[in-house]
Amino acid sequence: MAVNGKIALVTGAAQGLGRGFCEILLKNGAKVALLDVNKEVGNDLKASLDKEFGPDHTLFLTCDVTSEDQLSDAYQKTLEKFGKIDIVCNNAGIANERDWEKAVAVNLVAVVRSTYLALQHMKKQNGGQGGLIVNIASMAGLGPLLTSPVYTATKHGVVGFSRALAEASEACDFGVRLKVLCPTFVRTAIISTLSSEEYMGLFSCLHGFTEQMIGMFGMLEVPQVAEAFLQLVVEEGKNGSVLMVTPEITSYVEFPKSPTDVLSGNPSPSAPGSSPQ
Ligand SMILES: NC(=O)c1ccc[n+]([C@@H]2O[C@H](COP(=O)([O-])OP(=O)(O)OC[C@H]3O[C@@H](n4cnc5c(N)ncnc54)[C@H](O)[C@@H]3O)[C@@H](O)[C@H]2O)c1
Ligand SMILES: CCCCC[C@H](O)CC\C=C/C=C/C=C/[C@@H](O)[C@@H](O)CCCC(=O)O
Repeated sequence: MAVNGKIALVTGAAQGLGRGFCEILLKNGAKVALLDVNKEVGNDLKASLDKEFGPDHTLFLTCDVTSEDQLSDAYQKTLEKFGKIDIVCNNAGIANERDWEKAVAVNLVAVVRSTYLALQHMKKQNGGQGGLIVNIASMAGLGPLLTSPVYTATKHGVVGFSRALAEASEACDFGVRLKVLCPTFVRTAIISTLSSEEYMGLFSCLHGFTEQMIGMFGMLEVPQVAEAFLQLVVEEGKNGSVLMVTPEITSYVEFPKSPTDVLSGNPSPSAPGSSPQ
């Protein structure tokens, strides 16, 4: 999808990866609705972007994505301001193994809710022009991050949900594509939670493993991930694709065609009478 002239909505836009995604979209000619729960940082970003891109290219909306009303209202205000939404990036996310229900609410429930709101406004059956939804997962959406079991669950959920909905959208001819971004560690504020007792709960004793994992999988800078995000946005087709980003390589993930393809080489026979006729 060409970015120039498009309207994007980004959650968790005030800092970190969300800010990087907004800036690269603006540099490529899009207008962006910036949604974030952090009003102060969000307003500071809006002021900074106004200086660089002009006041009419962005709209900052204070929005807690875990609030159905606030999220729905933010979509409505975006449509009132810009008239349409072509691209949605569900980026807002946290790490909190102590308050794991909050992590599930932000990282998964809100991503599902925002994806469905995007679909409601984009799909052709509702008079929409179609569009693209990019959900931000993580490498922890492709394999277990032992320090963060619930974070891992939410990111696996984002990958699975997005891939299934991409197939459903194609089958229903909604005209909406879905893609997933899976970066390894990125130098943002969330990294500090990895060694914080307050957030890591039961697993703060494992912070030594975090250093090992960072050593194993690398640490990216926000602009590197923003470039990968732009690649996902501009590449036509590839509905349901999952892009992994590491310091060494940015590559699409190949999933097995069927879950049974992952069976080990010597599966035990099924219980008697249970094998398919
Ligand atoms: N930093 C990494 O190592 C890394 C790697 C892979 C994936 N990710 C994912 O990237 C996304 C962005 O993370 P980041 O590293 O930029 O973190 P960050 O903490 O720097 O930024 C997260 C942003 O989301 C906002 N946010 C948090 N809860 C919110 C809520 N309820 N409603 C609205 N906004 C909310 C925060 O205010 C903040 O601006 C997350 O989904 C994260 O899981 C991060
Ligand atoms: C938890 C909050 C901090 C954000 C974390 C980011 O989302 C980035 C996660 C980055 C990497 C995750 C790697 C997961 C690896 C596991 O799947 C496993 O493969 C590691 C096995 C290591 C080994 O070979 O021993």
